[in-house]
Amino acid sequence: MKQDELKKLVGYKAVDWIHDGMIVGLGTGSTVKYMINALARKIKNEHLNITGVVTSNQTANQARLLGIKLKSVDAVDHIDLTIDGADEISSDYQGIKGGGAALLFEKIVATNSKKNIWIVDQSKLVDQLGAFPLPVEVIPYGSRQLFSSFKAKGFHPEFRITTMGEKRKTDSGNFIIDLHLGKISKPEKMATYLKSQVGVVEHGLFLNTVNTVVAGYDDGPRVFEAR
Ligand SMILES: O=C(CO)[C@H](O)[C@H](O)COP(=O)(O)O
Repeated sequence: MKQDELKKLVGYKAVDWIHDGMIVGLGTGSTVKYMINALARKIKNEHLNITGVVTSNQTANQARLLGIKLKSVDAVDHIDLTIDGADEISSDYQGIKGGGAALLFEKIVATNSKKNIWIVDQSKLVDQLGAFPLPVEVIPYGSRQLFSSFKAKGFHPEFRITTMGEKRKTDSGNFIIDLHLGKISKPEKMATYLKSQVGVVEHGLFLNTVNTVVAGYDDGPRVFEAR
């Protein structure tokens, strides 16, 4: 199966975890898009009362068009479940996210969720994190200084650039610097370092976050429980 078909497979499967009355965090990305389509159908067919909490303008636009009721993360007292994609998941269930530049809101919603499910095609499952460039969201002011210090550390930074040749802006108006690390042998240490840098808003290491991974294989979706 092609990668996109595997994404569709897990996107459709993921709505099995969504039940009437739930407040559901809606992630961002091409895999999540399929899940949101399936969720809209499920709400309609089964007359469910579901509230979505979005992680990006992109997801908000899609969900609104499909008639899914939405609330801000600040307008709910809990989130039952968040379903999101991921860029890499290691064998010990740590993740890199932010390929779609939505890492900040994704982390806020994930952190406030009782349960997190990640939906991926099998190519995202890796032994060790780091082949995928690690996204770091930074405040524009001083971002060149941060870039230089990442470069000096040998992190091979790259500002994320749009197709128009401009620096990519997140929904919060920040820039993304992608770090080409190759491998991250100590993700906790890296996360602590990045968090301590003035001007770093958030990074794409999602550690001890996911509970359930639904991965798409040619013979169907497989479910892995992290803990
Ligand atoms: O973290 C993300 C967005 O910031 C996405 O979940 C991640 O990039 C996976 O995207 P896709 O499902 O398109 O492969």
